[in-house]
Amino acid sequence: MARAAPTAQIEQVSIAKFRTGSAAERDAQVAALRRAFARQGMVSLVDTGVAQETIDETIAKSRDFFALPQARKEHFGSPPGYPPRSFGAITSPRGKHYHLQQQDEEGNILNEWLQTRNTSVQVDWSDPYYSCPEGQELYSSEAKHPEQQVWPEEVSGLQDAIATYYGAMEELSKVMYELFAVALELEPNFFLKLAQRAPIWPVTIAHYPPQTRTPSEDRARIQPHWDRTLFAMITTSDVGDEESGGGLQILVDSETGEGVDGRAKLEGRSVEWQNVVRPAGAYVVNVGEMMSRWSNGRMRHVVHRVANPVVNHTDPGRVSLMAYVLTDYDAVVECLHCTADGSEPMYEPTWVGEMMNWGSKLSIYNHTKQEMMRQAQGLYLANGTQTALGEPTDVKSVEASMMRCQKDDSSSCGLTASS
Ligand SMILES: O=C(O)CCC(=O)C(=O)O
Ligand SMILES: [Fe+2]
Repeated sequence: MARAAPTAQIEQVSIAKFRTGSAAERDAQVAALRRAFARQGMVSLVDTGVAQETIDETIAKSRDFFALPQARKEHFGSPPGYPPRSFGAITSPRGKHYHLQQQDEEGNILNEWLQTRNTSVQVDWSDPYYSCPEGQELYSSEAKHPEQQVWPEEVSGLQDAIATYYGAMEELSKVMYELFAVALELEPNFFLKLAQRAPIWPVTIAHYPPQTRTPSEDRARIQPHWDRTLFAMITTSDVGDEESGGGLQILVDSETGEGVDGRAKLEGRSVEWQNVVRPAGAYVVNVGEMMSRWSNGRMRHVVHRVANPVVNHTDPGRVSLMAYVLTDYDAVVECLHCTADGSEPMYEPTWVGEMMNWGSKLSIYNHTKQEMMRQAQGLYLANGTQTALGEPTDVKSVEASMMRCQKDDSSSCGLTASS
């Protein structure tokens, strides 16, 4: 797995310059963000104002949590009966849950998650936004799930560290909402106005242990995918993941550096995985499909993965802190500029809650159908193996078989879903 991959050229955006720089500096950050997301789908974010101690403390406490015995971690798993939603399951506004994400064929853990949503925003459970059936599926109340308020006493300070980190991400997300809105030539508070309630989005803490054997080809720390969210802000324990081969990579056209998916190979383009090298203290930000939909492709989501590292590499395993930012669940997601400029919408209108729903009417976000859609996009083969990115993938025929599948009992499709 540890072939040396080239390093991606990623634009840098300074939050300090956007917030307090001169007009020219502010414009330059907006232009860099717009250019990067039109072309490739990722930026690195510097001068964020997030204290390094806050990041370090969250990573240290998370490592202590992931070092607990497996049975103890699973004690904090999601109880049965949770609505099937993205991010594994729904977490109460000050809760968390553990999720075993990927193992090798011998049962060694490749990727495990602690999902957290530790916000201080108060939830008024009598407000229909929270109490209506849709709301109940995206917010689980403390009364219904008191176990989510119980944190492992062996890891003292975990809850506080995560609450502080979550607060820092809520603050940073507000600046990012504005930066994206300005880059899309919208009112600066366009996204912020749509994010007034207790957030439904998690900070997902991923742990990728060091590996002592090479997993089979079809298993990686995380397989090729793109995120469905508005945007993700990620920082990790390790700068220099490229040395272990076990860090974040994006899929690009090797000649132009443009972000692509598995279909590019079919168009005769040469594609390659490139390492994302994050400057110390920086974040990487990628947009998810929600932003592609809202911007009608002006900002594009990028296909990415975390490959397996060199066996017995000396790093202590990778921890990544991923804030998967969304707006409130009731926000409508549709092309923002199509009426004004007459361009053709690329996607059907939807809403945020629907995109987070594993039973979604949108095929790609339906648990049963997602694997088929990924195959159609050249990301997986039928057996779940990662494609060689040269495999002929007939998108139309996969879509047609999905239509057939939809008419039948979906359980007969026999596909297992991934993350
Ligand atoms: O750990 C990382 O750097 C990214 C993982 C990722 O892309 C995901 O879990 O969505
Ligand atoms: Fe991702």
